[in-house]
Amino acid sequence: MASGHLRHLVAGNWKMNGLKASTDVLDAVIKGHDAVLAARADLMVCPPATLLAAFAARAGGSTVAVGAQDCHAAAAGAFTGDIAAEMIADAGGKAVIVGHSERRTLHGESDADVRAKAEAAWRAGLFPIVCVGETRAERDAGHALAIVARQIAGSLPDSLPGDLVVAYEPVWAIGTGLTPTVADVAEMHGAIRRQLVERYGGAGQAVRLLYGGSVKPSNAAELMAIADVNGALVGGASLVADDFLAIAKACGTS
Ligand SMILES: O=C(CO)COP(=O)(O)O
Repeated sequence: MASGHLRHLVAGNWKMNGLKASTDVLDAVIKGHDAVLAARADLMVCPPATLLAAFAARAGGSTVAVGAQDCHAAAAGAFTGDIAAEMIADAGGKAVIVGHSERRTLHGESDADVRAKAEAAWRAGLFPIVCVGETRAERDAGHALAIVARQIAGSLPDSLPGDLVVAYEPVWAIGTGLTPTVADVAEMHGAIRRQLVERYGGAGQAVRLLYGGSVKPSNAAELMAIADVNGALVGGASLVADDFLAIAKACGTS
């Protein structure tokens, strides 16, 4: 389908990992994202909030973008410990992950919360990376497609005010070494694409659909070659520059 032309985006979600010394990893990623690799895939690193400004300054002028892992829906206010999308933009971030399953599960975020955060991202001039995905029990019960369709419906607004990235991350594949079959990923990404096109028309064709969950150098080529997989959201392997770069190299080769 027309989305075949979309450039791959490989985004690293560092989660709650990384200290100032981890700038080494960012430096190696910037160095490794040479012209050959940059032609294949866009790269983004999403460090913890403490490193956001330093990483954005370091990556400034390079081909590597920096993003955040979460934001509050409000632009400012009495929300102790939270970070506004405007602050992420001010720190030099270009994007923000919203609705990661760890936020949905551990912080009780609903689809409505995720949608409000996505809208905050656009308000601040960022693009959201909206995460969806079913649990093992939901897949075993045959409900994976319905669960993800419901999350997509509830986590996105009626019209798109800007760029959008959606990440399909089956909860049971995160940090486990398990991945769905190629056929299951293809079925899910095809269904998400159809839903986005039904809802947004042509703009739905331009949404990059990332796969996330135990993406490694060893399985990246197979996963990145699937129709309607337009990149990866990488957890553990993004903390090791060589692994992260190897995943990016697996893009656009088929
Ligand atoms: O949650 C993830 C990225 O957001 C995936 O994590 P892993 O790559 O460690 O499985």
